[in-house]
Amino acid sequence: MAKARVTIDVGNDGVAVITISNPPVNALAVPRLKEKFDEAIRRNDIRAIVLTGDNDKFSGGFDINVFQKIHETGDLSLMPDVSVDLVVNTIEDSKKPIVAAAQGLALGGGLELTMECHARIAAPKTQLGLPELTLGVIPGFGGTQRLLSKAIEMMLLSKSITSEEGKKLGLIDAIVPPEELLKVSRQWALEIVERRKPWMRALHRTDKIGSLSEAREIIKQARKQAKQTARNMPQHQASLDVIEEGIVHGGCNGVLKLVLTETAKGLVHFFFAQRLTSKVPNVTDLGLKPRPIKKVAVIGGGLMGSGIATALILSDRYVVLKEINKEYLQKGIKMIEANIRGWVAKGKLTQEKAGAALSFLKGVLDYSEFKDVDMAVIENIPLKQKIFCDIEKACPPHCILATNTSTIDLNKRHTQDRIIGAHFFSPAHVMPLLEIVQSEKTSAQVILDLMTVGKAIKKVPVVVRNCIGFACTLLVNLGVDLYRIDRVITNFGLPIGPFQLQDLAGYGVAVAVGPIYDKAFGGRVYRSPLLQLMMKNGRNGKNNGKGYYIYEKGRKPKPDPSLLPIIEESRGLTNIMPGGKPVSLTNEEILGMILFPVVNEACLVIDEGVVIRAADLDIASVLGMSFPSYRGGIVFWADMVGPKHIYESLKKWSECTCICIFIF
Ligand SMILES: C[C@H](O)CC(=O)SCCNC(=O)CCNC(=O)[C@H](O)C(C)(C)COP(=O)(O)OP(=O)(O)OC[C@H]1O[C@@H](n2cnc3c(N)ncnc32)[C@H](O)[C@@H]1OP(=O)(O)O
Repeated sequence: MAKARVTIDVGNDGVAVITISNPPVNALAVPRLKEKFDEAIRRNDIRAIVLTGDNDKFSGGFDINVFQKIHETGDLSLMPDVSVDLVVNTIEDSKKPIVAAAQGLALGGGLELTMECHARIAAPKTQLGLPELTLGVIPGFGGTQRLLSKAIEMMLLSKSITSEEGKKLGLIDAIVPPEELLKVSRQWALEIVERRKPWMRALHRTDKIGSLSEAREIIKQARKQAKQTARNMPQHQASLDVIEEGIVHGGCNGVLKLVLTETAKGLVHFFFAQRLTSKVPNVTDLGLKPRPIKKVAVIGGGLMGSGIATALILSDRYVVLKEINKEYLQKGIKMIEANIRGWVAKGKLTQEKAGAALSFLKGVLDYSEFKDVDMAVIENIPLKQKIFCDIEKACPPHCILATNTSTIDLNKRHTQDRIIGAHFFSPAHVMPLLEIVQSEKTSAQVILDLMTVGKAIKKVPVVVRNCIGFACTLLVNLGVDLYRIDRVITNFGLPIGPFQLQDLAGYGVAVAVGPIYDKAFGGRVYRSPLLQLMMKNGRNGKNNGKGYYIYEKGRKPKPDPSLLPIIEESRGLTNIMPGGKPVSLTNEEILGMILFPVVNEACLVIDEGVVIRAADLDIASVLGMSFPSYRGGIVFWADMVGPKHIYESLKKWSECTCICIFIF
């Protein structure tokens, strides 16, 4: 890594400024960090030290590329020369005071480095965080023991705080404007030398948590919570072990012992796959500049349209919401207001920001407001073809025409280069995935513009070619208990099983997309009568409290024993149980029968060039299907399971059941 370097610059005041420089985020695979500290501590002309980062950033933490290399080679000796022994003992126990001057970001090992210093000065809005768990590892520089009880929350939730919040918590000593950061930090360091400011060694502070029993209680609660929320993630419990060890026995015991786990492999892959989505050949490599998208028309104020409008106004875009009559318009606006109120209730938005967001919204019944919009998004509504003709006339020539659907064929319907698919996932203001569906004619500029606006509204845009959506799977007609299927899937790490998901979505969606999937997947689709039977029996999922589960207010969904006759009828009609008897399957086989067909479809999608790269499907599966990120995404997981095993299993099952994909 030739570009990584550490410099030392000694001023007339006797303060040495050590600068970490490793673009783009000053990651900590920097050679000679310890040597520079040793030099500064040894030299007689140096009285104090300031540690900072180049290019307005302190550090994004340990170099994640190194984790990736270790995963590829299995060689742990690739870990560079930045370790607890080198950094902690050198910095924290230094005979000369060391002050961290942080701006931009101080994440992971970067934040931990600042904690080892004897004081911390930060620029406003510096991002402080311990995101290690999102990579399957734990903080490794002993920072957890230094970060008071706040560390537990920051670590387990991988939630960043600003330097302003850090100041309130006592993590930051002073906040100063960026242009004064170095000046104040040098001064501070000298004042420590002159005993005019305290010389604090964070590890030896006693005020970081209350009594030992209080600390143990905090950790106990955190363990309980992590057990529920992060069942398959060993790094959560491991990070708590490390904190406990540090608090109870003192010192620091943070080591990167989890680097080689499957979880870390999946999460590191996910990290890079997510960054790769912003590199689209023939789009992002052409030197184009994104155009500003300030005003957007949303046509259709249903569930999707109102969700999209919410996401846009929350990111300060003017939205013109168009409906066909007053009643529908009112409904749409009410939904948007409810979305915003929901965010306020959850503490994600202040009242003030909610008011500001709503001021960006205007409801309309005609096209007169469309003359200066930069983008028009059409919800999945009837008469789309006619609406396209209307808005082509009403919108200015530069306006992007986007349609939110997975089922419209852009190639067949339109040829203009400014038409594009913007496939949001419901609820659109919450779900992070934005599939950008390009047609053969969509221009690179339009794709880039939509990618940029997608990022601005906090989505992860993934560019795909024109294709029709995925299906879920079902094994019930073969005799498998449907609640067991849901359990297998949730134990694997998806938030809910396929049946509970159907209950939540309502059965209308599944019925509506059935024929579209039939057409798209041809012989690979299996149609079960179960859903129709459910509806015939007055069940419509969570909506009417009766689905595969029983829904009662304030209670967890309960399995419904009265479902059995419906299931029996469905099994009777399909008659696919071998010898009329339920099949006997292990949980692993159930999982495979549900997920391997999805892997199969993923391979076809890659083969047909619908996605640019396999890793994009990993991102889409995690952000759109809620596939667990710690398994790296559907394709990465399949590679771990082994293509041979998947192929042989699919072959065996298709020979005995003729089933590839189940649709219900
Ligand atoms: C011992 C320690 O306790 C262990 C650790 O420190 S583990 C590392 C902990 N740090 C992290 O998890 C930070 C991860 N990074 C991030 O969250 C975000 O990248 C960020 C907030 C720093 C910047 O976000 P953003 O401005 O949106 O830019 P983003 O596109 O994500 O990243 C910019 C580039 O920096 C790279 N990058 C970011 N953090 C990196 C890191 N820690 N190591 C190596 N590369 C990193 C990205 O891969 C990307 O590279 P690319 O341009 O070649 O694709």
